[in-house]
Amino acid sequence: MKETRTILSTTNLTVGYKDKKGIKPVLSNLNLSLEKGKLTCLLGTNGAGKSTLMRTIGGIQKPLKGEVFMQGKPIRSIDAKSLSKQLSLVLTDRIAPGNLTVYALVSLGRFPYTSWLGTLSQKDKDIIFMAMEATGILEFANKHIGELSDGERQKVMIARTLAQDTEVIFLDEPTAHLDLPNRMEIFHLLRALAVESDKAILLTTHELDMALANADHLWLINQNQTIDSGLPEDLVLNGLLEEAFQRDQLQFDYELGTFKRTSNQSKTKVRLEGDVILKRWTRSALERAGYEVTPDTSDLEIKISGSLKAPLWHLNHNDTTYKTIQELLIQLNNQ
Ligand SMILES: Nc1ncnc2c1ncn2[C@@H]1O[C@H](COP(=O)(O)OP(=O)(O)OP(=O)(O)O)[C@@H](O)[C@H]1O
Repeated sequence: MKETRTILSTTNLTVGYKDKKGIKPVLSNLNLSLEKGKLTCLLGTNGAGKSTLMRTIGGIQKPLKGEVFMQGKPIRSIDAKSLSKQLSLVLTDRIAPGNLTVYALVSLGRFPYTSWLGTLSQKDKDIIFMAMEATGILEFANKHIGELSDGERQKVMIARTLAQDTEVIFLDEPTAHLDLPNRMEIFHLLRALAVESDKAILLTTHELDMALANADHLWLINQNQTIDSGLPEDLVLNGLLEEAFQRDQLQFDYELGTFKRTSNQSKTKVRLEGDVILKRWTRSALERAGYEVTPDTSDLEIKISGSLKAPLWHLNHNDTTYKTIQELLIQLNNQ
């Protein structure tokens, strides 16, 4: 029999809030499964319910309806200590105490495994060291959390989760305060951890490009307060990604893999010919300047020649060649 890769699942799950005024469902009828060895990204607009869902399947918020299963067992039936050996959760709204050192905070990840005295064994210490090494925070092991930048603190929180060494890891916006190289590093690290250590990692993010490039699987919150799940590329090609973020004057560019603003104003059409990369960046500048790039024959045509490092743009209107896109745009604006 084929081994099931699902480690966490939900059946008819509805998540949301309840108060004196009544019930407020945020996401309904969710039948999801999270697989081992995969990095899953949870995407959705602001307020769509990402944190609410993460808290609910992490066992710290009660579902309004339905059930969450961990290794086939209802999560509500698992005691807190056992659950903390199976699942770790990094929430952005949990601010780490500033007076702890980095090492002390990462060590807290070992709490499910230590005795009530909290004494760390050599194995605990080795795991703490590996978690700090993997996240690149060894150099500030003795600093206090309060002395760190937001990005550094983010890495410390991830290291604490790694030290907890659970099969399931949830992270709410783990790259929120990070610059581009660090964002790429964290996504790479989390994916490697999922694949190499066979963990199921779920993270929320607003970074569409990072999610599309790195996620094995997406959970995409749609406009019907439910979730579409699948391979990122499938959700792009079947239009569900565009639908989930649908707004007036916003359109998904299927070639560039990003959203762009549209307008109803009629635009001058222009046809581009030449190297794929040079066309891509020329198109980007032309569209920002209000032109519509078309594959059809057009009155206005630009031929791009030369090499990537020394490109040339040739404009059919005046039979002149330009060395930069800026020069080309100045000429087009003056026509
Ligand atoms: N404690 C609460 N009580 C009642 N409603 C809440 C509570 N917390 C959040 N909500 C509401 O639940 C909905 C989902 O919120 P949630 O924080 O889960 O969204 P999110 O997708 O994580 O948003 P963001 O991308 O802005 O972080 C929102 O409408 C929000 O106003």
